[in-house]
Amino acid sequence: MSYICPCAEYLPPETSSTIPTFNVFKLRNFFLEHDIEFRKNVFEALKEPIFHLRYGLSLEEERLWLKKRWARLHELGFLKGTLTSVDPKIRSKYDAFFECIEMYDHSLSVAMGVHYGLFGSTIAFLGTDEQVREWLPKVEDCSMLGCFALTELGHGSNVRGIETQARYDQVSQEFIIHTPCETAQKYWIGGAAETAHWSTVFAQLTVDGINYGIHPFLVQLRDDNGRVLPGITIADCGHKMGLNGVDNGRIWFENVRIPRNYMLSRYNSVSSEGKYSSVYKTADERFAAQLGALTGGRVSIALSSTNQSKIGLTIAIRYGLSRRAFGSTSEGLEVPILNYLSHQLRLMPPLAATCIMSLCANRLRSRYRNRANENLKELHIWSSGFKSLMSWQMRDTLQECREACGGQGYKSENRIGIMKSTFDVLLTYEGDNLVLLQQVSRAVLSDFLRQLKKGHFIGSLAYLNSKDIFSGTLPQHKEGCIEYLRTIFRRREANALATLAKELATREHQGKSSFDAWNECLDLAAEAGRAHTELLFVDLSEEIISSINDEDASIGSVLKLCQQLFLFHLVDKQSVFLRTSCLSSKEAEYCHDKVIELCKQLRVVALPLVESFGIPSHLLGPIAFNWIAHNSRVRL
Ligand SMILES: Cc1cc2nc3c(=O)[nH]c(=O)nc-3n(C[C@H](O)[C@H](O)[C@H](O)COP(=O)(O)OP(=O)(O)OC[C@H]3O[C@@H](n4cnc5c(N)ncnc54)[C@H](O)[C@@H]3O)c2cc1C
Repeated sequence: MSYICPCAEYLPPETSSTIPTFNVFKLRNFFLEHDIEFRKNVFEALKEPIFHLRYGLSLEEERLWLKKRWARLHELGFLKGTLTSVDPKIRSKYDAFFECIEMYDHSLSVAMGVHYGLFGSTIAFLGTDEQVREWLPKVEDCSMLGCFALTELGHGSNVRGIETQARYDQVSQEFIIHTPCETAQKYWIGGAAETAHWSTVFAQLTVDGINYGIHPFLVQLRDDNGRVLPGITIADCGHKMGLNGVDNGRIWFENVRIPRNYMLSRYNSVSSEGKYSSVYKTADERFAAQLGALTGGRVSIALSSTNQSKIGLTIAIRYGLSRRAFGSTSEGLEVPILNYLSHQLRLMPPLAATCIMSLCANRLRSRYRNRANENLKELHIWSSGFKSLMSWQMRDTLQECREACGGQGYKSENRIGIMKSTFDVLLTYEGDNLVLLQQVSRAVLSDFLRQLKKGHFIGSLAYLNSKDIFSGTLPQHKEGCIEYLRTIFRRREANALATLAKELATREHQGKSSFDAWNECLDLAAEAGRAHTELLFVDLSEEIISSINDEDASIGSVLKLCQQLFLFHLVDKQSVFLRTSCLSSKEAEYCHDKVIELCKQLRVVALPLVESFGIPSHLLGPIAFNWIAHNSRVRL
């Protein structure tokens, strides 16, 4: 008698999961932090037919849909007051809105983010009170659609090198904005190709033949009918690997004249007589202040990266619990693929990393909201390090999620593949990740050297006052205790900074310029930036988890589990810990075994954990639900 295989039926993920050991809704609020009801309203609006996700559109169609959707969101008034109000409760809705929209469609959030976030923030941060009063309400009500023109064909990461000129003409009391050569054309400018009528333009300011460095100007690009103004040439950047709803453009200026009060002059100004003044003493300080708007962008990218990972993980984990392959369970069914250790090793470490990074990104956001002059350097270190490591984590997470869903992961409607290509740009814009990590290590190294000279370390480097930081036995690892892992991560940063300092000094003694010395040590510089940021994750996550009330102990326990898996996995996957003797090979083996043990533990709560992310079902792909019914012949 031949064996007939019974048809596989769909069993929801819940069938392969146990009852949650913690309150999913409480954890959700813990992750989201604010504007819970408001977010629900935004997600609800995204159920309208106009927002139904569509795939395989032409570039023109993508842009058309984007415009319609932006107009609808504007009509719904979610962003009303978020730019112009001084009430922090209204302003916080801005972040919540963009977090929701970004989960829905990256093109839409980028197009709107360039206008409100980059164009609007530049005016808000760098404009005088009068300029802000005049222009910001028009940004908020979209009567003045704008873009942000910093990058040029010849200079992206090296912002100081941009070549666009802004020369003050005292006779007419105007600035003359000019593109002197092809490499000075503004490039990649979101919204420039079709949408924006205005732009904040960064250019080298010259007054009376003296160059004062980069300054921001407001320039009108198009008239009320959308026609490009004389002296300005605009071209489209063309089709991209993602984000095709956004009309990125290139801009050339041919001696375009703008009034004197179109220079954004909160910190630096040129009087009608052509006298330059600045509140900053040095050119370096001036430069850093001009680029302040980019810090907010990095904070958003850090948050967004964890949110996109949450979507990918929710889809892949739900699918992993309902997709069965090979073997047989006690009920005679095939085994859910998430029960395979290899699948757990693929998805549980990113799940743990995403939970911990999400908590750290929330902390970064509150630091940013409460920023003061004294903590701007720290904010730069945090935002640059977090943006880099969180967006890289997102890239790796989405890749694992895509593969974990097999062929279904490759289908556009299941979202992960599309997200991979559209969010990839987070690694590049608002600062290339590797370049940003160099900035982290430069800033931390300068603190390290200064404090070393004084013979006493403070702040995040205070642990270096302990004599046995470079050696000695590691504390015994106790379940859930951070000290073992914290010592390993501190040792690793201490080694990285000491080695970088030593190698730079050796090269400078050999007569090499500091530029050459630094470039010969870029492997160490990237490592020091990573080491510092990962140690920040250790300390911040511990601070957050240990402050959870006793009544929420079950939430504390699940986050503790995530923290341990995240950190053990970081040690396990990076050879630097072993190479620089932060631990012995026996201890490295212990860390590897812990990863396996913790993955199995996290598998048990994986479903409630992704439920706590609160991603609405209409933003998950069909494979997160009954994928058999979805693909049924009756639906053809
Ligand atoms: C889709 C998209 C939208 C954008 N939107 C805008 C916008 O609206 N407005 C705007 O002004 N800009 C925008 N940008 C530009 C973006 O900010 C830049 O692309 C980014 O800053 C990187 O600059 P670059 O492309 O010139 O790369 P480059 O600076 O040329 O970098 C290329 C490579 O060189 C490496 N590198 C560079 N310098 C160093 C160094 N010192 N040491 C070691 N390695 C180095 C980098 O790591 C990178 O891998 C956008 C870009 C894209 C792709």
